[in-house]
Amino acid sequence: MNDHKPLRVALLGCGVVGSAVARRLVEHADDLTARVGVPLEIVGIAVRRAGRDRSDVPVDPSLFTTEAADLVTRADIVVETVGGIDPARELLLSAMAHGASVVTANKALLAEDGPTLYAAADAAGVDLYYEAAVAGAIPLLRPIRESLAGDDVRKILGIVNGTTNFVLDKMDSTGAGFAETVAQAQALGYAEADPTADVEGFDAAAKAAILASLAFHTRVAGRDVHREGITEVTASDIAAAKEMDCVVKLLAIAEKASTDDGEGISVRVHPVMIPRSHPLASVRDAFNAVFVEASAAGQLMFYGRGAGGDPTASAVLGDLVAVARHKVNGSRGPGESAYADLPVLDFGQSWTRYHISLDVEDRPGVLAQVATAFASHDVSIETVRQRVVTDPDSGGPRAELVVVTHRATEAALNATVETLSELDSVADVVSVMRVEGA
Ligand SMILES: NC(=O)C1=CN([C@@H]2O[C@H](COP(=O)(O)OP(=O)(O)OC[C@H]3O[C@@H](n4cnc5c(N)ncnc54)[C@H](O)[C@@H]3O)[C@@H](O)[C@H]2O)C=CC1
Ligand SMILES: N[C@@H](CC=O)C(=O)O
Ligand code: NA
Repeated sequence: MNDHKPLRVALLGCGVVGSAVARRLVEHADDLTARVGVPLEIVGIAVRRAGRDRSDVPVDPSLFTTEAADLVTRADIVVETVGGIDPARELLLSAMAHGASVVTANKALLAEDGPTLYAAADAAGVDLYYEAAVAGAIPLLRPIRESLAGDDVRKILGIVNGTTNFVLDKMDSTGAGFAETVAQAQALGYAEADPTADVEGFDAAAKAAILASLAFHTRVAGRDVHREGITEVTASDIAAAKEMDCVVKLLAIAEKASTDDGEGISVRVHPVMIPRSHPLASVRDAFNAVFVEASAAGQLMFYGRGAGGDPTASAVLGDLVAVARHKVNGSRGPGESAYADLPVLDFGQSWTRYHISLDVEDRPGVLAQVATAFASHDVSIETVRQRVVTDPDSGGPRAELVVVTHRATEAALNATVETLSELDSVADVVSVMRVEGA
């Protein structure tokens, strides 16, 4: 490649992330040129609507276009920050077919159809980079994909959604309400265009799928991930966690597990209780943190801003420099690695500890019945706490029982809950929360 010929960069989308990328591309142009070896020239910014005031983005206004399909055919590198599946997918496939390398922040698309994108990148001999798609600014995917390529990753455990961490943190620390904190997260640019993707766990599930695919050299899609969001987390769950000196966090968990049929992987996203002394408990606001455990490296921890325009732009621009360097020297980064092809285990086979709150009668023999229900499904009890309360209807005594178990499978726990619900002495299984990190 001619040393002085600029690389043509097309930006798709100019929202929270896209506008931050454009601004930094312009403001740091000289440094970026020095790092890449040639200038990065913005040849267009695809937007959905023409004519909006975009004076916060310091580029020639004639660069804004609504013709994304045309723009991607005349670029060396396409940076996608539109989000969603289509038209992002068609645009990126077309970009690659026309020889452009791609940088994207779009976890939803990668978790939906990553293999198609990888195949297109291979066919065209171009790069597909997406560091921003998981845990925003935190360098996480490249360490897993490259630095740990010689190790055996066993487990990933992390807070990968800034919006839900922000909401849970505010509910825990200030007692703020759910809707009000979601609105704040939207205003701060953390939430997805539709915040349901955050609060229902879809965003974290997409990220868990991407992490598991890279870590375990296996194709995992968002739809393979067991997903529960935070909409069912109540103020009393948070209070119960506080009583145990724990906090509630939405975690993405991906781990290798042995079964009778051999090795498989468990990938799941759900709220958990973790002790306040655990490093993940002190992850506040919209920050993310991810533990990676590998057989030789041991435990690694990655921490930083997982959402927001500038932090995400940092990861996008890091990828942009990487793929631009490859264009300059005629090389490519790593493609898809899915050779291990491990089975994704049923959620019922996943294995953790549980905190169960029960509303029971306060009379002799009840504790024994409850203990028998656990034992009948081979779920071992670690602690039991009982508090006598007054029944608001009868004025008589009732008991709140809190049982914490040792590790058991989801299937065994569900069967236990079913048996408990059938006991006359158990008025209600008030809540079941998984416990990690203790
Ligand atoms: N906001 C954040 O903290 C993070 C966002 N991401 C990802 O980055 C991507 C963008 O997110 P945000 O910037 O937050 O969203 P946003 O909603 O602020 O920006 C998306 C922009 O794309 C535009 N757009 C939609 N359809 C278009 C089309 N067909 N052609 C051109 N433009 C179109 C929209 O008008 C909007 O301005 C998403 O994939 C998101 O998941 C990733 C990490 C963090
Ligand atoms: N909506 C996401 C943005 C980053 O991926 C989040 O809240 O983490
Ligand atoms: Na990242």
